[in-house]
Amino acid sequence: MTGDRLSARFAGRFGAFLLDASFRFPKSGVTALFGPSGCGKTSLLRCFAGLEHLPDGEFSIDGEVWQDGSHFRPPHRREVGYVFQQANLFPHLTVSANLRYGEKRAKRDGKARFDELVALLGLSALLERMPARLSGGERQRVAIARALLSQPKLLLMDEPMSALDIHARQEIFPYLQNLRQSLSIPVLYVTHAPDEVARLADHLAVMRDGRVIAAGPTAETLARLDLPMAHERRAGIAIDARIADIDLRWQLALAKFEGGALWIAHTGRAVGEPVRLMIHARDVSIALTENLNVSIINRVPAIVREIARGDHPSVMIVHLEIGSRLIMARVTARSANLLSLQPGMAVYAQIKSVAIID
Ligand SMILES: Nc1ncnc2c1ncn2[C@@H]1O[C@H](COP(=O)(O)OP(=O)(O)OP(=O)(O)O)[C@@H](O)[C@H]1O
Repeated sequence: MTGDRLSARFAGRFGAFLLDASFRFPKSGVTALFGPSGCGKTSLLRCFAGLEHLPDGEFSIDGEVWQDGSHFRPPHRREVGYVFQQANLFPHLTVSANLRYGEKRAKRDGKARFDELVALLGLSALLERMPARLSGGERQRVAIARALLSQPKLLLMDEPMSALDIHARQEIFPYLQNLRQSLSIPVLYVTHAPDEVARLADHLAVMRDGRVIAAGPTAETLARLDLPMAHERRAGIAIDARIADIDLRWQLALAKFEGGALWIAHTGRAVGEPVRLMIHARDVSIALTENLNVSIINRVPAIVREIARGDHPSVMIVHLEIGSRLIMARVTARSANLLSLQPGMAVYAQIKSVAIID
């Protein structure tokens, strides 16, 4: 463990499957563990919780050794919160009693946090309900609050949205985004949904075949052309910006970041408020000069940084630098050739659509 990072390593076999995962992640904020089905994400979480004991492992947190060559702290002695795909609430207890159960597990006095977490996860109107009368999204919000009331040093979330339908997912996102901003502990969040990574994760660890093949800040890691995510159809990059100006006549807001700015739809945010944007590679095209005869309003000067083959021979993925940020453009190999795109070239990025994700 050094500075503001934690480091973890777990290696060993689960039957025929070999886990050999080693990575570092920030002491606070959400780290997404992202990878295809069967790559070992759940097995890795279970190692953190102490539910699996691989012979070769090292993890310490807050001055406590949870595992090393000579120690193994059993699960009940690890202050860890675990949220599963399905909220496993006690069916015979009200929401309030389920939450109080979590609170009782806290080693420190958790009373102060009850009201705060109930407010943060929007549970005040649900406290007297039985779990059977909650929607899937509401159940998950209760499960998250219950896990946090035990005052964990580490929160593990295993695909908490995967059992929810699209409406419930949309409903729960804002709560998770609020949580992300207010938690001071590390969260390991397992997912194979790229939109969850872009919306919720500050940090990203990419898994393949039992190994962590890359780990780093989300935007940088999502953009890495040597990793498969950059080549997916839905590939995109999230940018944290702040509202700098509002054009009431056209109902637009100018979102500024270091060295650049983009117009987005005005959604009521005031000047100075933060906003997280998503730019999909498929919505970005490249022009050699500023083209004033197009309907696209975001035409911004950019520098070509890197060009790589896409997931099909007809496609190229181009990294463009706008100010201090990288975005990706998905263009045809033919256009890349026609425009003679080369690293270092000054071009214009034409961004057809910018999604507001937080
Ligand atoms: N106790 C076990 N004994 C044998 N094999 C196991 C055991 N636990 C996990 N595995 C295998 O290890 C591999 C990784 O499983 P794991 O559930 O960790 O993957 P995952 O990335 O979480 O997948 P998913 O996204 O589908 O949940 C799988 O092939 C699984 O069958």
